[in-house]
Formats: sequence, structure tokens, C-alpha cells
Amino acid sequence: MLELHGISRSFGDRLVLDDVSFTVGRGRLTGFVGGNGAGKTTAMRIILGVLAAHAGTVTVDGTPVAGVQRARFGYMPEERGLYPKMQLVEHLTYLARLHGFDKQGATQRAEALVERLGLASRAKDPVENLSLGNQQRAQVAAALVHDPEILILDEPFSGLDPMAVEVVQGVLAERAEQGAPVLFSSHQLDVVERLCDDLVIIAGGKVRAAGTREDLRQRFGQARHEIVAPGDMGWLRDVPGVRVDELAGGSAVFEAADDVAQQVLTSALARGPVLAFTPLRPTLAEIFRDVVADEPEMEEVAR
Ligand SMILES: Nc1ncnc2c1ncn2[C@@H]1O[C@H](COP(=O)(O)OP(=O)(O)OP(=O)(O)O)[C@@H](O)[C@H]1O
Repeated sequence: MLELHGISRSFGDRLVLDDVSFTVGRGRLTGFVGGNGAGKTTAMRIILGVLAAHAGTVTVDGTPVAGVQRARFGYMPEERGLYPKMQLVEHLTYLARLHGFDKQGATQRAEALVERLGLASRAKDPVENLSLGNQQRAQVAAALVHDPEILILDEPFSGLDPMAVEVVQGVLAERAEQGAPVLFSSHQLDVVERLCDDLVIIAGGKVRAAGTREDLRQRFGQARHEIVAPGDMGWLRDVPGVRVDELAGGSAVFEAADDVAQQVLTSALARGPVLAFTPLRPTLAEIFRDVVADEPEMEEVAR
């Protein structure tokens, strides 16, 4: 597994990563979320060794990562870096050659990736002629070209249409299933929520929460319930421990601890039939807002 232990980094006198520790397990898709300037790219660049940490270490399976081992990493950087004039399949072949594949192996690898990422009809196009979304798919292909053991991707879903999101999602999930630790940053919380096994939430250079999706749902986010019953449910507002979020003819959504919610159900049943009573799980967007609520810099967070 990939681990960050107490990573700190400053630019000038500005501390942008403050004692950051988290784990990306083998076979786990880990989403890295945080507002603009939270420190995600800086942390990823430190993992890749393109930027030095001022404190802390990065380890893989307990061993500090040194230069040569980083060849095992696949990295999709935030600033995209393919040669615009080069044909797509040629470009990927070239990258595979740089990673030590022989000519035939490199060509096979490039063609397989082009196919897998839904770019076969564009294989002979210069990279600059691809649409932005297809260039993005090409960047994902470039990160995978040497069959990396660990994948680090900075915003791999930005600018992708829903079909492309599905394709890239599938590719990342495959890599994870094959046992790779996969870390990716994203502002698309719905995608992260759907895809991730684990999450790391960073704000102001500090890890605010990390764990499995279920774990975070339990620890953060308000316990909410929806109740559907005929008649006026205005009485809910007077129940101690209940905060009504929505109240409209025949249905209400409220926040309350589980035991209070059960009392609400009992009271509702005493008044008449209850058509539905449903616990609502907090979304990642709600958890995110909860976790970073005390962070003044978080106004630019993706909506
Ligand atoms: N080379 C640099 N020199 C000075 N400051 C930097 C440098 N790189 C990053 N920073 C600062 O570090 C902070 C964290 O930036 P970083 O790019 O890691 O955030 P991020 O979470 O990836 O943001 P975004 O979601 O907007 O990409 C920002 O305040 C940024 O301005």
C-alpha cells in the first residue's frame, strides 16, 4: 500500500501541507477531495517525487519510495503534457518505448489502450486535433502505458462527458481490481461518491477526514429521515430533538438522532397510517460541507 506519513511542505512562508498522513490501500480506489488550493496537487507531486517534502515520508508497502521505484507509478498530472503534433497511437507507442517495451510490445500496448479508452477511431489523429475530452482520455492512456503498479491521477474526470466518465471509471476500477492502489483527485463529488472505496478530504493543507465511504457517512453528515403520511405533519416541528428540513403536503424530511426518529415514527403511527419512513444517507457533498465547514478558504469548492 501507498502511505504518506506526516508530509509537510511550504512555499515561502506559506505552509500548504501540514502534517498530511493517509493511506491508499492496494485494490482500493481512493478519492482525494478538497477545495481549490487545498493542497491536492502538491501532495500528489510529492508522492511522485517531482516536488520534495519539507518533512515526512512516502512509503510503498512500508519502504520509503526512492527515485527508481517511481518508475512503477503511473501519473496523470494536472498540467497535461502530450506532444500536440504527434499521432495518438504513435505517441503512446513512443511513451511505452521510453518505459522499456520493445517495438512490438509498445505498439500492442498503445493499440490496446486506445481501444480500451474508446479512442480507436482517433488513433491516427494528431493529439491537437482531439477534442478536449478525448485529449483527457489520451492522458489517462498515457498514465497507464507502462502498466504501472500504482496510479496517481490529478483530476482525471474534469471535462469528460458522461460516457467518457464511465469509460475512465471502468479503467480505474480495473486497475484497482488488479491490486493497484489508485489515488485520484476530483471536484466531481458525485463521481467520487459512486466510484470510491475510500476518501481523503483535505482542506487548508490538513487532512480533515479519511476512511471508507461508509465510515465517513457514519461519522459525518446528519442522520436524516423522510416520512410520508397523509395529513398535516406540522406537529413534527414541536418534537424535541427534531429539526425539520422540508415539509410539504404529506411528506417531511427531518434531522434527528436514531432513537428520536423512532419516536417520531411511533407518534406518526399513533396519528394514522405511515406510507413510508426512510433513513436518508448523507451524500458526499453534504459530508464534505460538514467536514470543511470551519474552513474559510472553502468558498471555491466545486458545487
Ligand atoms: N510552485 C508553487 N509556488 C508557490 N505556491 C504554490 C506552488 N504550488 C502550489 N502552491 C500553492 O499551494 C497551495 C496548494 O495548491 P495545490 O495546487 O496543491 O491545490 P489543489 O488542492 O490541487 O487545488 P486545485 O483544486 O485548485 O487544483 C495553493 O495555495 C497554491 O497557490
